[in-house]
Amino acid sequence: MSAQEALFHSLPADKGLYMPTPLPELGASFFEDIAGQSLADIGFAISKALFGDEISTAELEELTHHAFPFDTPVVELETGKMSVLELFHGPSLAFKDVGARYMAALMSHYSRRTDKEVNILVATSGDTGGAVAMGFHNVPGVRVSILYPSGRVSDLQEKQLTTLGGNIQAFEVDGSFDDCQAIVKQAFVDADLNDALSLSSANSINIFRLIPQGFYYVRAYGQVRQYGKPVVFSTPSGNFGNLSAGVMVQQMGLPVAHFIAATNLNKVVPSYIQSGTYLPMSSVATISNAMDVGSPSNFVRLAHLYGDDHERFKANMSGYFYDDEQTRAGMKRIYNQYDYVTCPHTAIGIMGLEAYLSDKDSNVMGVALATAHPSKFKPLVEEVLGTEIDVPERLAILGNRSKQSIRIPAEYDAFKESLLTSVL
Ligand SMILES: N[C@@H](CCOP(=O)(O)O)C(=O)O
Repeated sequence: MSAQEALFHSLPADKGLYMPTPLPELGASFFEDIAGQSLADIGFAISKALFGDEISTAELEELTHHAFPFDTPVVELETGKMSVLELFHGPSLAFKDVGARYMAALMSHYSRRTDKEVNILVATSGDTGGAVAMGFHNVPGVRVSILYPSGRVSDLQEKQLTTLGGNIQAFEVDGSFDDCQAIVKQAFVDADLNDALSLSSANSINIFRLIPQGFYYVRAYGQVRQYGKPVVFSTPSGNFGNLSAGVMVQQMGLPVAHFIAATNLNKVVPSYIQSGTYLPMSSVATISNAMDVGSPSNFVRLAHLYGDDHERFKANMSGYFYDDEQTRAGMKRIYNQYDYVTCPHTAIGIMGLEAYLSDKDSNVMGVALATAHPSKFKPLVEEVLGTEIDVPERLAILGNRSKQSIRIPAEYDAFKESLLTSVL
């Protein structure tokens, strides 16, 4: 199918996930050539290689530049050894802005040619919701419904996804993120609902939410290659879209030596790497809530990328996991040792990287992905560090806005009825 169809369909009827076929082998020299460019130019070059025959060069260039007016800078913690890739300089202060803004730009491009309204469904454990709300707010022809687990996202995350109004509405679900994700997936295979509404997803099950997340690995590579060392990425993970995106660009030719899957106690992938058995679980609530995913959607993509071969998987990726006590201790130590303030997710990424450097290979350039700005978790960060932190203006102003959400039980029928009532 075309890129446009995969973008709007999001989830195939057989409940699988779309992948670019074949994944183009662009080679290391392609990536060496573009890695020093801006995020927007890198995004343009990769998009053109993937589906440049479907959109004119000028339009593709315009939409990638519209999507990425911000950068994803690398900040060094230890020169030539360890750094963080700051992915929180977009509007919602989380890495999800990259995927959400690219998808919104691409959908606007295609939606201009049709008068049918697209209904985007999205499940969030914290960060996707805010990024999608901001990325799609006021995009003509698009309505967004966000499902989030009641009481299991931070206050500011909740404000981001419940206060915009207009074409954005939030469903507060009495359940876990996995319940929200299951409801969304069921909606995509519900024939009646799909007859009534044109549904699309902005979660990483949508391949076009995930492809742009590969762009910042390339941008990071361009910022650390001067050390001439093999590059290793440590990615804090929940639904595993971020790691799948990294492995995809690696297989397209980006020189990456190894990946680290860093998780909280929702550790199904680190456990799989160790044992070879994949056992999804009920998610556990933690202080790194955006990673509270017990049945990660993208595990099948990762397994597929490694040819469903556990040995290949294990050779390319190591796994580490941390409980809340270790996460708190890590946030505090990272602050004292490097004078760097992290959110709990980023701390887990840095701890995973440190563990890899000491256990397995210290002669590499390690890059931990900093997935969210610490101020999204202000009360927790201030309590753990014992100091006040700054909140960027665009987040601080949300504090006074009042939340608007539709509260539902974690049941598909309740969601369906409520969605149809609110949309039709
Ligand atoms: N960690 C996510 C959960 C949804 O993941 P996605 O990458 O599939 O959108 C969140 O913060 O909502």
